[in-house]
Amino acid sequence: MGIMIKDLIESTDLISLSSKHALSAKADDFTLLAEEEVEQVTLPVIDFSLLTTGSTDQRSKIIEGLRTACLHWGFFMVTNHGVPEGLKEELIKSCMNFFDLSPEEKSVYDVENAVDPCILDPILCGTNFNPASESVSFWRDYLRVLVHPVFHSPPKPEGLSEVLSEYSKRSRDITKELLKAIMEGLELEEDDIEKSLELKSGVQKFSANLYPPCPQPKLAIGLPPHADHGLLTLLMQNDVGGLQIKNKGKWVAVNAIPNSIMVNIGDHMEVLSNGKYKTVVHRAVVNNKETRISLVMTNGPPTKTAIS
Ligand SMILES: O=C(O)CCC(=O)C(=O)O
Ligand SMILES: [Fe+2]
Repeated sequence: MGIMIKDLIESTDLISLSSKHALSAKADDFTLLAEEEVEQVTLPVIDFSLLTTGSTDQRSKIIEGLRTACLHWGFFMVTNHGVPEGLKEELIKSCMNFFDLSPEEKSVYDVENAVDPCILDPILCGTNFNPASESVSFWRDYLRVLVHPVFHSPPKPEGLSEVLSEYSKRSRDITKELLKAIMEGLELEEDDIEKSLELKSGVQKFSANLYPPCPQPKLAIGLPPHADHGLLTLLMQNDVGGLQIKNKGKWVAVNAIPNSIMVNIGDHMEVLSNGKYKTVVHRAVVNNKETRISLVMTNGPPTKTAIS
């Protein structure tokens, strides 16, 4: 089993990062965080309830809001989405309980034993931390689960499967409504809308990302810069910030409204919109005080290979 950061912290008295965890000038992909001033921004806010139960006029305004948000940010915050706060809290608690399982229990899903981490293994856990490697590693443990079209879940901890299944359903419905509205804003043909909405058989992957407190947060990164595959990604977090996005060439830190869902455009949506809406590069930074957890649901088109 690769040692997960959480287990490492609990077994040692970690005060400073080893050269393996510290970002160094050798890692040319990354700007040294210590030298960066990152501005806090509030993303455009989309009131989801107006899409589904608002008047025609209200709905049009939200569609226009989505259009502007997708054009200028590729990221927005969804409020009044109907996911009960209690469900989110339960899911956070269950995921925390998963990370609290013993290394032996987690090793069943260890990414290092995976046949093909991209396709074949429906449940994986791991970390970016690699003590054997000379290269830079990152401050994140994760659990990744394929939840649609076939639902999977680790049987332990108790309760995870139920809340994950419930959130998977709800987030699929939200994604569908958002996609419909985004497509309407793009004035796409009915046919294209139908195709993109094939969420019935679409691939939905859930990730829980755990970012334990890091003794030297400026010398580490939680999750390196990347863009998401798929159409739309939905992200909820505990109340600890850390998400940063690249907007007009500059990194900005996202100031989340509590209980909102952050949504971003993925690569597939960029293709579907003929390049009008761009996929967005983002990353997660860490802090030295509090554990952060993010719950991420990616929603992609159907792929035959992933269904097996
Ligand atoms: O934890 C975050 O804020 C970002 C997570 C993320 O980008 C991902 O899992 O793809
Ligand atoms: Fe991401």
